Amino acid sequence: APADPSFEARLAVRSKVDQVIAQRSLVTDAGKFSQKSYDYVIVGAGTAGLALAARLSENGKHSVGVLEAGPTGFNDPIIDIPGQFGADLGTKYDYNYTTDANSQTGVTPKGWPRGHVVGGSSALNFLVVDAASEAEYNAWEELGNKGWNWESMDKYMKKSETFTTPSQEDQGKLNIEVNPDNYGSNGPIQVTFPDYISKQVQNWIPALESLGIPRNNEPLGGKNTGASVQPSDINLANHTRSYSAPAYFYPNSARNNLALLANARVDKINWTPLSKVRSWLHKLGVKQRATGVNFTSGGKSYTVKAKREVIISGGAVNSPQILELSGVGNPSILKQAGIQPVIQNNNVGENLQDHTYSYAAYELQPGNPTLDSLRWNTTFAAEQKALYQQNKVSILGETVPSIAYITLRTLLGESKANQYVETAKSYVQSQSNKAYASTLNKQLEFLQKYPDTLSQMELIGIDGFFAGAGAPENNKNYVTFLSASQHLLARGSVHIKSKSAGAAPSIQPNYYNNDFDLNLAVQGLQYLRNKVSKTQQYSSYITKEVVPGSNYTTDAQLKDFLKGMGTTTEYHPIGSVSMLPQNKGGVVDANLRVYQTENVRVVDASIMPVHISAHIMRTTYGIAEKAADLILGA
Ligand SMILES: Cc1cc2nc3c(=O)[nH]c(=O)nc-3n(C[C@H](O)[C@H](O)[C@H](O)COP(=O)(O)OP(=O)(O)OC[C@H]3O[C@@H](n4cnc5c(N)ncnc54)[C@H](O)[C@@H]3O)c2cc1C
Repeated sequence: APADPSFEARLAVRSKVDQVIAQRSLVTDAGKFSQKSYDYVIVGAGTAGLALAARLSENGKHSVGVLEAGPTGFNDPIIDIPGQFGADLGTKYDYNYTTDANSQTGVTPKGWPRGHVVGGSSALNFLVVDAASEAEYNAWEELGNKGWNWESMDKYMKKSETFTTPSQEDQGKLNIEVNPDNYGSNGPIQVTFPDYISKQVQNWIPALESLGIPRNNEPLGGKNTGASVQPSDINLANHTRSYSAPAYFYPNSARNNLALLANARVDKINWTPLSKVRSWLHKLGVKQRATGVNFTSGGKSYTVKAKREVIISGGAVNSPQILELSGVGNPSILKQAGIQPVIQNNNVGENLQDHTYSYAAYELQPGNPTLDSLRWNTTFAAEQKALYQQNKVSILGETVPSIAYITLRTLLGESKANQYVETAKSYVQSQSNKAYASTLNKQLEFLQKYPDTLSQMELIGIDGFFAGAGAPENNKNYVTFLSASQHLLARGSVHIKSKSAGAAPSIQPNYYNNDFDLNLAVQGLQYLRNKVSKTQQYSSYITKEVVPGSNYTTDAQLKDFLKGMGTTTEYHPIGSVSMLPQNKGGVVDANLRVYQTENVRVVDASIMPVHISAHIMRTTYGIAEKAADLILGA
């Protein structure tokens, strides 16, 4: 979408004030930034990085310097306008990563967008705010991470947000009764329900109820199974995206003890000069100490010092990359890239987990506007833009609220679900020699212990053509249904291929390397086609299926579809710097400290040891909020 000058004009009042404030902490001179030393140097001004920076600098006692590889996206409409979600993919704000092809599974390379901007992936994402079930957070504690449980994560997720309850009228249209106790009331991220409520959204809960999926009014209350609509991170004051930059950074940027340098890529952590001696002595408990980091800005190299700690918040792809570039990882991978090992830990970059989704897209009868209409109906687009500019209800305020989490039993019926559990069991057993085997056992426990309460599949409804295959036609509107597997058994990896921080690492998610994952994805897609789209609520205005379409009918054909165009990442990579005991696949301990270091932590989505059935931004804010307390308490 092109930049929208009138939108910028509408924000001009806010921007003048904020820009003046922002200038104080937003450093543009890399030389000046590097001359100072900071108590905490944070690598990555993303979702977690900015939340952490705001909290660590809050009491005024500590100096915090943040380095961000990407530019600022301040006031850019393609980030700020909720209904433009997805428009910033493939732009300068996106790393545009691609996964490696997989000759064993036949799965083709997939695009892996990641935020390369102040705000990180919270600036790029689809604004869904949600949470997994209690048992999934408790699993982190049960895997050896004391204090990482539902109770604590619920507290910290709430700390990150302020919820605005929708009007009774909107709750009626959405078919929900909101319980504000499920949300925070005093945090920086503004959370509410989008006030543009389409026909597809109004139909969502009744349609799924007609399929026997019970309605869940409190999906963020620790039990997320059921049909629900979910809130988004929207600031209703101006209907803009409330992501980590406007929520955690700009309002705090007048702080003298907080500095952020954008367009500055960290190349590696620097260790004390005696790092070699320390690494010989590590068996005696001697640890490595970071002195700061090297970074590149405007083509020049700089060094900045950290007095207390270096904290890596580069996200699930770049955090393991930065560790490896700094000599932390599997020595054979490091040496191949020309990096001298400093700390041996073969778990770095392993245990990578993701969610995948597939899609079924349907053409609608004329007269049902969706986000597609903005593309081809200039009258509608102008009308909606005018409404948006007046801060009124507009399709430009629409996001993705139609979400349901379902169990294997709901998806497949009890007896087929039991067969799937057996398939999962034999695969998990075959992986018992893997470092992260305990996380796979935890997933098996999810299936066996919570067959009726722990979600395995997410269903999503979106207004518009959002399939990764095929293309929308002009003058047509669509709805797209997505089915997203939440607990893949596949484990992938992220590793450096080069000693240059600018080179993309190798990403291999190993999608569909086992029957459970592939068959489940087929069943998810069939459920959208045979059940969701056939409900009276949707079939009454759907004219035809356009994706996958009539060439893909049998399960075998759908497997081909899924291995090719039919699968997309749900953009939720985790686990590549897992918080686990080291002998169970861990890179960081329960204080998020990198093993064998005194003062290096990782704080971002990469530390989640086993996946959750949720979009992960809110959980990532929760991790950062908790980390701030751990660090300040240390
Ligand atoms: C397209 C898309 C849609 C999504 N939709 C949703 C959604 O609707 N709801 C939801 O809950 N989640 C969603 N997610 C997932 C969620 O947004 C991310 O998983 C989460 O924000 C990750 O947070 P993070 O702090 O781990 O990493 P990020 O927010 O990605 O932050 C990492 C930051 O570190 C910086 N960095 C990396 N390497 C370096 C370096 N060497 N030097 C300096 N800086 C560096 C990056 O540029 C980036 O700014 C989506 C993600 C994407 C990409």
